[in-house]
Amino acid sequence: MAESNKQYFVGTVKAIFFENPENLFKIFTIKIKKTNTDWDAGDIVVTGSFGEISEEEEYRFEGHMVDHPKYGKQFQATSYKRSLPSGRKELISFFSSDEFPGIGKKKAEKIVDKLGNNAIDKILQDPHALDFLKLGEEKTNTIVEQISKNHQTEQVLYQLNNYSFGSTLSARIYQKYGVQTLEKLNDDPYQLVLDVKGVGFKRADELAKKLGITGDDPRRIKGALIQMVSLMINETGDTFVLQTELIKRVSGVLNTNSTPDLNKKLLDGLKKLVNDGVLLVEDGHVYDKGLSDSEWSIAQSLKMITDTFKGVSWTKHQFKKELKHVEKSFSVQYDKSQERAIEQSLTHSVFLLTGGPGTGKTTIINAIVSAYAKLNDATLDPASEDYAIALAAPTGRAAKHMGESTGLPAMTIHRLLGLTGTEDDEFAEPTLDCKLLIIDEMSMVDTKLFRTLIDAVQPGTQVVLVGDKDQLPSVGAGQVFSDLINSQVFPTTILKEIHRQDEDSTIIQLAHDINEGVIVDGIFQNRADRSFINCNSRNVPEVLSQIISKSSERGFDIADVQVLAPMYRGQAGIDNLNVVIQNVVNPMAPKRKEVSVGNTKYRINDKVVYLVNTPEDNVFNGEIGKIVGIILAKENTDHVDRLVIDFDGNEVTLDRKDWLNISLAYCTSIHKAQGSEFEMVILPLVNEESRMLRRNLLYTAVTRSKRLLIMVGDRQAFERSIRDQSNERQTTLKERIFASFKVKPQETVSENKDEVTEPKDYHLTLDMVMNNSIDPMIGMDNVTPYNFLEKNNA
Ligand SMILES: Nc1ncnc2c1ncn2[C@@H]1O[C@H](COP(=O)(O)OP(=O)(O)OP(=O)(O)O)[C@@H](O)[C@H]1O
Repeated sequence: MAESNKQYFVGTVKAIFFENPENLFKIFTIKIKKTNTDWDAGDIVVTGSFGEISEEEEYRFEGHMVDHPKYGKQFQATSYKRSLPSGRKELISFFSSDEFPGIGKKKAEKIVDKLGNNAIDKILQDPHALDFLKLGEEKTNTIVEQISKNHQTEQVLYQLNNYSFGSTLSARIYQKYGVQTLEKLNDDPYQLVLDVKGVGFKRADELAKKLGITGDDPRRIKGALIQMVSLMINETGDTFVLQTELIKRVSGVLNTNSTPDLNKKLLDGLKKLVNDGVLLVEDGHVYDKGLSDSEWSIAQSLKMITDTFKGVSWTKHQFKKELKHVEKSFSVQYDKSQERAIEQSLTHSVFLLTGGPGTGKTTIINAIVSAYAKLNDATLDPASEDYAIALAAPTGRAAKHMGESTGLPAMTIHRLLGLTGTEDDEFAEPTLDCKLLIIDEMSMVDTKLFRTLIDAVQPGTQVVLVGDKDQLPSVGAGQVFSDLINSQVFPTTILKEIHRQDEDSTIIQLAHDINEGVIVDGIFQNRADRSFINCNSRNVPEVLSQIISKSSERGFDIADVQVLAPMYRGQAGIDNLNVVIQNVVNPMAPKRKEVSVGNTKYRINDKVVYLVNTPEDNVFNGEIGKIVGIILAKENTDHVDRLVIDFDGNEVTLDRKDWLNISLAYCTSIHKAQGSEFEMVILPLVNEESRMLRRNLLYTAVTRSKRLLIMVGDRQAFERSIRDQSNERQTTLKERIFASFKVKPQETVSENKDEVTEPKDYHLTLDMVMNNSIDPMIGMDNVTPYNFLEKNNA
């Protein structure tokens, strides 16, 4: 086992004082028997990922000494092996022990005589090695199994380590395949690409090479095809890839130009994957089967919901009357399209509502819920057994907003469905027991999540989907909301009239202009609630530092100030800006606690964002919180570093192993900010990011701002964003809907025609804004963006 230059310890495990079942990480002490290190201070602490480790057993650990800043010297094991009984005497007592009933001293001696001092290894390698004892198949098998059971996990992990998988990946692989791991990897290392998160083609390919699988081996071709489909879908957000493009890119990855008939072999590989139900090929499109199934399933579920809806029991007259009551109770008079939206949502099984900021989507959700309850004599008491309204949104923030505005329980879609975000393909499909389902921020819902949601809806339910179709599409594949709208199969209202005027906001108008592709002169002029600072990417960090320090001098809480950027890399990228801002608002000082993960440092009061979904802690991807406590390992009995984070009143404690689930959040990506709003948004855009700059990106960023917007960067970068419309994603959801509803694209439901309400006094409003001499103090408590920019604005 040992490479002679590796450091090792042989010793008996005394006490295991930390175990994480998720990744098999353990910390324990051993009583040393032998080592090639210069450690002479008695028992040593060993850390690493191990399968079964038993106290009082002897093991050999290989790895290296580390000097932990808090715990001092310890041994980080990269591989380990149970010490096997070696000499003749130990082996005989091992085999004749109670562990192996049926083998007495005599038989044990026979085994050692026949197989020698490495009898155990021989039995592990060849299960027939004990046949000569003629114990009968059953007994022999029991003995072999017993020996294997004790040694397999460590053997597998040891071998995975030899294959250069780190401890986390090794643990994931072992958790997937168990004791069959090595067999599986030998059969087809590329299966890892499909089965284990975090293993891509390149990784599997390195392993394959070690196992002698190279060139145009069909397994290699298969692995490359699967990985490339998933890579291309991730890159584009499309739900399929073009077969020609796929073949071209896979040929490049395989790098086997000399292979004759490579194209044919690739097509054979594709066929095989189709037969195995992994991919699907149709009309020159190659689909991940799960995505293709999702598109079909969405279409069919929507059809089922539509078909099983029995209509309503109330009259138009009753509706009109009820609407008046609702208007009165909310003190609002709905405009024509809003009124129509409310009526349509209540009379149809599936209804879509889209509109830009301030057009009244939330207002309409309130009206729908209220009118629905009255007209259907349904309870609005969530505690009642009969309560049958479900309100949900894709992010925790959006769900919270929905809950606050309706006064009813609202939750994330994951929570509603009881999903953890780590489901595999075989999870039990949820069902939704409600009569009215309203989803907000629908543009963020991707194909797979929507499939799970809509498949869960039971016959007779009314579904209302609300969002802003012009925002960035979902992170995951597809553009469900705009596909549903563009199919024109479902009644839809596009709200265009802007109602939020009470704050003299020019930001909302700006957002609408951007959405129309209008580059108005005023975009770069300073207004009461927004401003623009022209600078290049090199100056962005300095400009931002100034804005941020001025804003905190003026009493702005950093929680209300959000920097949004398109990319992680670069001077004006998210990673750099986070460090820059952290040093301004929360710098290190003597005696302050600080912990680090990789290059990131965390201190109390740091603003952080959560990156995964953990429903059990009620924290979801994208939620922003503040570090309120740092508990160092030396301060607790478990010897684990911990961060305590306050997510809007919900305090969550994260052990060090979970710190990869957060990052600094002074600056976050525009994508991540979808579904959230902030008092002040600072938006740096620079020419270097040209690849990312699209209208829906800028539109999404601008619409995140509730009160103040400071744009920073290259003028051309902003102009370019407004000009460049994003390409639509390639999907076939519309086609699946047409097929399921048996309609042709041109035969769409006629009642949709008058649904698209033209903006009423849209340009008038714009003119008004442009011609008004705006008081820079309006609505801002005497604070304007200028106040933050004295130096740069001079
Ligand atoms: N018909 C109306 N008459 C008067 N005020 C209205 C009307 N409709 C909406 N409003 C008001 O306009 C403002 C924006 O409405 P609402 O919050 O519902 O829009 P929204 O589309 O949900 O916006 P956002 O997406 O930015 O949250 C609110 O203050 C709301 O009370």
